[in-house]
Amino acid sequence: MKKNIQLKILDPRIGREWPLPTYATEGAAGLDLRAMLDAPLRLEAGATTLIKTGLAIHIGDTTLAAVILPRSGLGHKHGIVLGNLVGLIDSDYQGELMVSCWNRSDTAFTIEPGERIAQLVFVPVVRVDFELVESFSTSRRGAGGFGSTGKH
Ligand SMILES: O=c1ccn([C@H]2C[C@H](O)[C@@H](COP(=O)(O)OP(=O)(O)OP(=O)(O)O)O2)c(=O)[nH]1
Ligand SMILES: [Mg+2]
Repeated sequence: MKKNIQLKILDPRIGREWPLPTYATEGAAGLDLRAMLDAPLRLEAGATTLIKTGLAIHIGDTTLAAVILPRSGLGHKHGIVLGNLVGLIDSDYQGELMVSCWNRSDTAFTIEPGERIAQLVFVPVVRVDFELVESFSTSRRGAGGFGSTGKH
């Protein structure tokens, strides 16, 4: 299933020096987001910085959201993950997509202008109404959690 999403280019280098986000393969779920930096940025060990993507989207459909996720290679090999672990893009957000980059490694890492730093995945959303009750009809699990089903 494909859906049209409104997109604004905020940094003119996108579409000129770097392409619009696209799915890299037929089955890709994520669209890579690029660091719209003016110069290479050295991210010290343990440091976090907010990076512009040069893009804004307006999802405009309450049954959809987008999440920003780390790229596996950067995260695993270089410790470049997200300062908020996962970024959630609300369907009514119209500002620039921002990526909180966290260098969780013990070595500095330099992010280059245009580098693909994270990925954007659109996800379905169910919004709910709460129905206030005094008690639940008992389930097999009940209130047991946090390992209550044992280890094996
Ligand atoms: O990695 C992210 C996370 C969020 N956002 C934008 C889109 C999102 O819709 C908005 C608000 O995010 P969130 O609700 O997670 O942050 P908050 O701290 O609760 O801020 P707010 O009070 O604006 O909701 O910020 C980004 O651009 N990148
Ligand atoms: Mg919020």
